[in-house]
Amino acid sequence: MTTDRSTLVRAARRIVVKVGSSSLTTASGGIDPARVRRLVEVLAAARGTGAEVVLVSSGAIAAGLAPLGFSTRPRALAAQQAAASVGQGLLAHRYQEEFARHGIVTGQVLLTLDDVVRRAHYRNAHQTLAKLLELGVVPIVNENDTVATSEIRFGDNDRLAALVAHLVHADLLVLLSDVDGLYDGPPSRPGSTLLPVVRSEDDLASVTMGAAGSSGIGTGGMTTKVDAARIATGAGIPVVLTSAEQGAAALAGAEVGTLFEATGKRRPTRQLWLAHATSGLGSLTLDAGAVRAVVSRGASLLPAGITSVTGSFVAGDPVDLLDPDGGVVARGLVSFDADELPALLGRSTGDLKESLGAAYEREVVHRDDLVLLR
Ligand SMILES: Nc1ncnc2c1ncn2[C@@H]1O[C@H](COP(=O)(O)OP(=O)(O)O)[C@@H](O)[C@H]1O
Ligand SMILES: N[C@@H](CCC(=O)OP(=O)(O)O)C(=O)O
Repeated sequence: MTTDRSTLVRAARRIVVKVGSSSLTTASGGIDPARVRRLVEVLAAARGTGAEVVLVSSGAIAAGLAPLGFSTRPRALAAQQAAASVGQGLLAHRYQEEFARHGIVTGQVLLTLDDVVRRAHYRNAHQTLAKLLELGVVPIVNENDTVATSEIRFGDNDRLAALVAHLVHADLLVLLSDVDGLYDGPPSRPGSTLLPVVRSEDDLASVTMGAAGSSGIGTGGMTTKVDAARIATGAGIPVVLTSAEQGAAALAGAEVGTLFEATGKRRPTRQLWLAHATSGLGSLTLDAGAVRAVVSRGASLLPAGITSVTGSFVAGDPVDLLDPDGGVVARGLVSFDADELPALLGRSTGDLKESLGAAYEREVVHRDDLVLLR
């Protein structure tokens, strides 16, 4: 069945729009005020139709380069954090002034990975964003780059935007980049053609994805955008990917760029994150009975079914659950530190409660914090 783009976009009452660094800044670093102005005009027009808008904006690091005298994006994390610290303020100020011209108030929301993975933080982020929208504010979201270290980073705003779309129960995610859609190969390669619609994973089988564009400003390239589209569509949210120049047309429902049709249904955000955006910091090998319990019966993982532990992690970290042959069957948030587990393996919860106390009766990975990967 062909989706009527115009109907789909016009019906979307809550829209998350993500814009990449390369669409906001000059190649030499620094915000391009004219591009910010055009983007804000497009978003204000969408608001004018009654839609609520959440903007996920990259560009903090790029915006901080010129003021710090950096000619290119630094590789060192500390320098990136410093650039983000300088650039985020400039970016937020630019947006605030531009939206104010349309009588719209903006609110800055800087998220870290924990804000979508940890239950209490997730609730917080959800409530803040819901309240901002209720008050008619346009939330402007970015990763909190200044405090995020490499272990606890989203690393790219495409996936962050997909998780935010899920967090705010958006009807549509629009990814604006410096390329006008998904091509079957890097657009610089002669003969590459645009895919107007992606309906399922099969449509991606013949696509070759290259790295970020030649500007040296963007980070993820097409891979992170397609990953973001997978996360969002798998959670029931359609995605339009196009260029910032075509943003107005895309939000008016024109057939521009690439539409990724929704494939799945809404799932808990932590499960989306576990499945798509993180990797295990360690692994737990399960015996055959525990694999059956977790995979077929949807049970929590108890100490009795674990035969070995590797890696260095603390309670709350993601770990991979392996079958006896080493294949990954699931990923989950573990509720013990790595060094606590060896003493518990193979023992029943009753035995652990009796010898170590009631705190040791708990599951190693609770079923709500677990996602199957096959
Ligand atoms: N198959 C493809 N289709 C479209 N663009 C691609 C493809 N493979 C690689 N790219 C590149 O991805 C770039 C967009 O990624 P990136 O620079 O990270 O953008 P942004 O800053 O918007 O996040 C495009 O400029 C394009 O050159
Ligand atoms: N959070 C970073 C952006 C990271 C990122 O994903 O950048 P991009 O590929 O341009 O969307 C920043 O504001 O500089």
